[in-house]
Amino acid sequence: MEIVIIDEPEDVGPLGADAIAQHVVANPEAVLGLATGSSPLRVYQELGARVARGELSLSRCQAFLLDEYVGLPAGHPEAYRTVIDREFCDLVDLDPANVHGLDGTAEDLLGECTRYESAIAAAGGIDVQLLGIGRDGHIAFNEPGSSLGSRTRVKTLTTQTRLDNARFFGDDFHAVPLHCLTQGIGTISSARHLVLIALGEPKAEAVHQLVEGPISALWPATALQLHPHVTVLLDPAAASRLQFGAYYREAYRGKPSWQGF
Ligand SMILES: N[C@@H]1[C@@H](O)[C@H](O)[C@@H](COP(=O)(O)O)O[C@@H]1O
Repeated sequence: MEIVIIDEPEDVGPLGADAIAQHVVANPEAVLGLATGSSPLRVYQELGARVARGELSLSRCQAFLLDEYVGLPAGHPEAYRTVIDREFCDLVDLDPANVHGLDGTAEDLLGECTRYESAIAAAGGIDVQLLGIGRDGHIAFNEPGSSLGSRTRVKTLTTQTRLDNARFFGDDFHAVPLHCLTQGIGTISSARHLVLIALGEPKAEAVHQLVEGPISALWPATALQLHPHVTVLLDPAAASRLQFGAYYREAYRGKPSWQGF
């Protein structure tokens, strides 16, 4: 894992965008994994700016979303497909036909999960997957207790996650769906490069567990310790509980490995 502590908040967007762009430059048909949540927003805006300036094109890329609520109709403003269209796809030149999400209204939800796994495999697997992290250490919607080998499936959201996400539903906890479809930890771990962004003090304990804790289903993100290529982009607040924070600062000096040592 490379742990990059970024002192200037405005650098998060360019560094995260570089992480994606290097894959697209190497392979214009790269398969991208997209995450919802506030953490990747600066990255999406920076990628949008690069596409607008003609410096980058995602027109031949495929993209897969991590997760989706069960039961929100297509076009619901908080359905993750709508969110990703609004926050990312509308800013870049991805072909909408190449952006794939889970259908949380499917009659056969288990069949939908199987179909999604097959679609990712048919695309050749995900080259670079963006991730946020929940306060309880969840990635995508893999809540504490998730199997660390899990594949795409139906999950029940915890009360904490529903409370955290109520802000997107007019602060109405009961409006937040109880169930979701989510790529599993095993699915996410199959992506070739994982780029996790965590910002702010509320994420500090989850980040400490992710990087330094024992691998445990209690903190699902700890499974990433077994992955050969993970980049963790942190602001100082999210990094504040790292036991070896001084070492990561010295080792990476705010620069991911692709910028050279
Ligand atoms: N399913 C999403 C996760 O993919 C995301 O990482 C998490 C944190 O969101 P934020 O980045 O807004 O803190 O929120 C949701 O639960």
